[in-house]
Amino acid sequence: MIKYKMGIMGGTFDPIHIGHLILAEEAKNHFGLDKIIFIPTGKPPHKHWDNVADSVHRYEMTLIATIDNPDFIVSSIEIDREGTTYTIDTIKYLINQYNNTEFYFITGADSIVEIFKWKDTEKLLSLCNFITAKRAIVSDNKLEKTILDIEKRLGTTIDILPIPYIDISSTNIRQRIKRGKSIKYYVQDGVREYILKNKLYID
Ligand SMILES: Nc1ncnc2c1ncn2[C@@H]1O[C@H](COP(=O)(O)OP(=O)(O)OP(=O)(O)O)[C@@H](O)[C@H]1O
Ligand SMILES: O=C(O)c1ccc[n+]([C@@H]2O[C@H](COP(=O)([O-])O)[C@@H](O)[C@H]2O)c1
Repeated sequence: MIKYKMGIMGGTFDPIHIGHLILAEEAKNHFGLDKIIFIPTGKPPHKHWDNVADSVHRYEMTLIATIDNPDFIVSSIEIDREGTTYTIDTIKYLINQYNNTEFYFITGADSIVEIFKWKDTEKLLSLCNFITAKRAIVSDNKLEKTILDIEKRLGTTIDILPIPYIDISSTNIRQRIKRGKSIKYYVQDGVREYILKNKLYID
């Protein structure tokens, strides 16, 4: 039976930038994924939520950034969920919703090197494939060590997506806005307009 291949791009998206979009598009092409679901985070365990833009803004910006790509879908499942949001719950939910579907969770290296701190890591990696891209903020050595550790401890492989480093982060974009610098081309035009209109990240 032919399986449907669904990519999942989970992120805080504060704001969503071209790094996220290139990562999702490249993962889709390289692994032959049918669609990518972008899932803005609710309240995952590892961030200080007082410093993060409201979920409605992050969701809206994600919609704006992906609207021109028919293979990109945006889901509000995590921002609608009460309490702390864990990826394991999201994956279990999606498995129930979609029959005959294989899931691929798309990440950057900074997420993978923290994976043993996630909830139910072993179960999560048994339910879902993980794809990662190298990032300048994580040494290749550290990433390779983590992947070897995952293979040794859990018998699972993490696939590295062969794309160039994209040295852009939401942190860097927020800092640029605070300093009055341009973010043109760092984010989609519609996202930039949304940020300006809603006066996000200026203080
Ligand atoms: N430039 C990039 N290259 C590769 N992966 C990326 C890049 N930017 C983000 N990601 C990955 O996308 C996912 C969601 O990232 P997130 O929304 O936290 O963006 P971020 O730029 O890392 O944000 P912040 O700077 O606020 O931590 C994470 O798995 C992250 O590693
Ligand atoms: O489930 C967990 O324990 C968990 C811990 C840390 C991060 N995550 C997920 O990892 C994805 C990337 O997170 P972030 O903070 O880098 O945007 C996002 O979908 C988070 O929900 C998940």
